Amino acid sequence: MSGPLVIAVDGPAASGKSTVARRLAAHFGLAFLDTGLLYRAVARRMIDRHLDPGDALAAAGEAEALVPEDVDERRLRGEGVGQGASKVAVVPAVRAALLPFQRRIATSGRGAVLAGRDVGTVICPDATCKLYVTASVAERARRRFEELRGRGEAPIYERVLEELIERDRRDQARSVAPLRIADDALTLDTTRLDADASFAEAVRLVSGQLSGHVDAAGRPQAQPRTD
Ligand SMILES: Nc1ncnc2c1ncn2[C@@H]1O[C@H](COP(=O)(O)OP(=O)(O)O)[C@@H](O)[C@H]1O
Ligand SMILES: Nc1ccn([C@@H]2O[C@H](COP(=O)(O)OP(=O)(O)O)[C@@H](O)[C@H]2O)c(=O)n1
Repeated sequence: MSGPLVIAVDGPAASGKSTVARRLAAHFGLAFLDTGLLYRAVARRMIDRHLDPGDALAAAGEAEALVPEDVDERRLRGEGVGQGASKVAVVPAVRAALLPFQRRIATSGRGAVLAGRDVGTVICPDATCKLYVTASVAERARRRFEELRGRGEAPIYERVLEELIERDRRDQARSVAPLRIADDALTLDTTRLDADASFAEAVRLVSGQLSGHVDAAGRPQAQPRTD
C-alpha cells in the first residue's frame, strides 16, 4: 500500500461524527476537515447577502467564490445556517465547486480524517477506512438541543427535532451524493454511547480496518510511494 491514510466519517446531523472524527485525527496524527463547514459557509454567504439558499444559480456562484482556506467556524453553527447548508448542498454545481479542496486535504501529507455526508461515497471512495456514525433521531435532537442551550440559545426540543428530520430527509432525497452508507463502511451507532465510549469504539473499528497501515503505537506508517 502507498499514499496517504484517509479515514472517512459520514453520518446524519448531530450523530457525533465530527466529535469522533476530530479525536481520531488527533489519535492518528492526521489532519482533520469537517466538510459540513464548507456547505455552511456557502449558506452563510447567501444569508448575509439576503439571497435565498434555494436559488441554485446564486448558490453555485457563492460556492465558486468561496475561499475554503478562509472558512471560519464562528457564525456557522446555528440551525438556520444548517438548514441553508442542506439547501445549497442539493445543487450539483455547489458540490462540484467544493470537491477539489476536500480531495486536496485528503491527499496532502500523511492523510486526513474527513467528516461529512459523502466522504466515503464520493469525495474519497478509496478511503483507507470508512465509518458511518449514526444515532436515533430522538438522541440526535437531544444532543443538538443541549448544544444550542450551551451556546446561550433558547431552543425548543420539538422544533430542533423537526428541523433534524427535515434535514435528514433533504440529505437522503437529493439526486447528487445523497447521504447513504458506503458499501464498505462500518456502522457505529452512538445512541447509547457517550463521547468517550464512541471514540473508543471508533478506534477499535478503525484499527481493525487499518492493520498494516499503522505501527504498534497506532501511528500511521510512512508509506513508500510507488509512483
Ligand atoms: N456520543 C455522544 N454522546 C453525547 N453527546 C455527544 C456524543 N457525541 C457528540 N456529542 C455532542 O453532541 C453534539 C453534536 O455532536 P457533533 O460531533 O457536532 O455531531 P455531528 O458532527 O454529527 O453533527 C455536540 O454538542 C457534541 O458535543
Ligand atoms: N459532505 C457534506 C457535508 C455536509 N453537507 C450538507 O451540509 C449540511 C450541514 O452539514 P454539517 O455536517 O455541518 O451539519 P451537522 O451534521 O453538524 O448538523 C448537511 O445537512 C448537508 O446537507 C453535505 O451535503 N455534504
